[in-house]
Amino acid sequence: DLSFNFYAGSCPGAEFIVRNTVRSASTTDPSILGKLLRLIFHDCFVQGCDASVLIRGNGTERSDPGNASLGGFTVIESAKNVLEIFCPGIVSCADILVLAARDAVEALGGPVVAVPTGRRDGTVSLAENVRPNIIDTDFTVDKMITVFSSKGLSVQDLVVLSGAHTIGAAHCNTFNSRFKRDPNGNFELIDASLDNNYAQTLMNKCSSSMDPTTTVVNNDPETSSTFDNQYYRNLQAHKGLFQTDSALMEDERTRKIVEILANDEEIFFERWSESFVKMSVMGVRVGEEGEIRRSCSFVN
Ligand code: HEM
Ligand SMILES: [Ca+2]
Ligand SMILES: [Ca+2]
Repeated sequence: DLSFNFYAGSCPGAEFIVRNTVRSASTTDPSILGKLLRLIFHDCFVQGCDASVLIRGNGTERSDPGNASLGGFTVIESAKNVLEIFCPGIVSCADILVLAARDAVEALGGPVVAVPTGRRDGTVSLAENVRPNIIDTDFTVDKMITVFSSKGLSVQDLVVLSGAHTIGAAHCNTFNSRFKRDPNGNFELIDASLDNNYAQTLMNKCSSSMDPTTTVVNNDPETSSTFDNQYYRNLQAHKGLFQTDSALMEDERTRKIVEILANDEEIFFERWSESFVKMSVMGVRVGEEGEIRRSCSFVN
């Protein structure tokens, strides 16, 4: 089973080594922190938190277009390399992923979350499992709730975990259908749930001369490098970047929770810790199940 400090006897430095690897990678490339947090969402929602998202090769999750903009793989791999020197064959890639996401939040001023460890690595990774399990930006609140509840996650978990969008960045093609430039070159708002001025700013940042699949914009226009509750205040100001962010304000069930989190960062941090742990233990393999991968990119 999972337990807190699972590696205390077998690899006492495990959590420290992951934390150090995340810290030093982020000093050279701060954008790594958002990528590490997103990675755990895409791992845990597809086949549980089993590091299936890391496997390279034809037809794996990583090869699916829905996962094309994921990053942070090299950080996980380099933590693994250090761990294989100190404790060969002991620490799973699934645990490294969870620990790295936890550490990314802490590095940006968010809560320090104690997470249980002892996950084993899965041996299956299929591209076809990505799209049915990952939420797309055109989903309704109903559809999001359905996906979350199929994973044992509540409406509150949906709103709280969406708070991850308080950090990081997104490519223009994930939100630029919410506005457009008319034939005269003038701005036109398509999605009325988006603030007009904010939408114009976004349109200018995503100008047609730039490739929408490479240009990125901050998820949180106010404090993109701080893990805080600003995301919820942005939602109240109609500055949610994705349609799915704005949608949380349109539905009574989710709006009530947004209001609470927008008003009190301490409550957000407490709820975040609970929801993050809940997500991080979804569908885990334990005991003799799965394996401890030698390289996070390939099954043994
Ligand atoms: C609820 C449904 C969700 C939707 C529709 C969604 C959608 C997206 C999209 C489209 C992006 C931009 C990707 C890109 O263009 O590179 C993004 C970024 C991000 N998402 Fe989500 N997401 C959701 C939930 C979550 C959850 C649960 C987490 C983690 C707990 C998360 C963490 C992140 C982070 C940290 C980024 C920034 C990545 C970076 O900086 O590279 N998201 N999300
Ligand atoms: Ca997985
Ligand atoms: Ca923020």
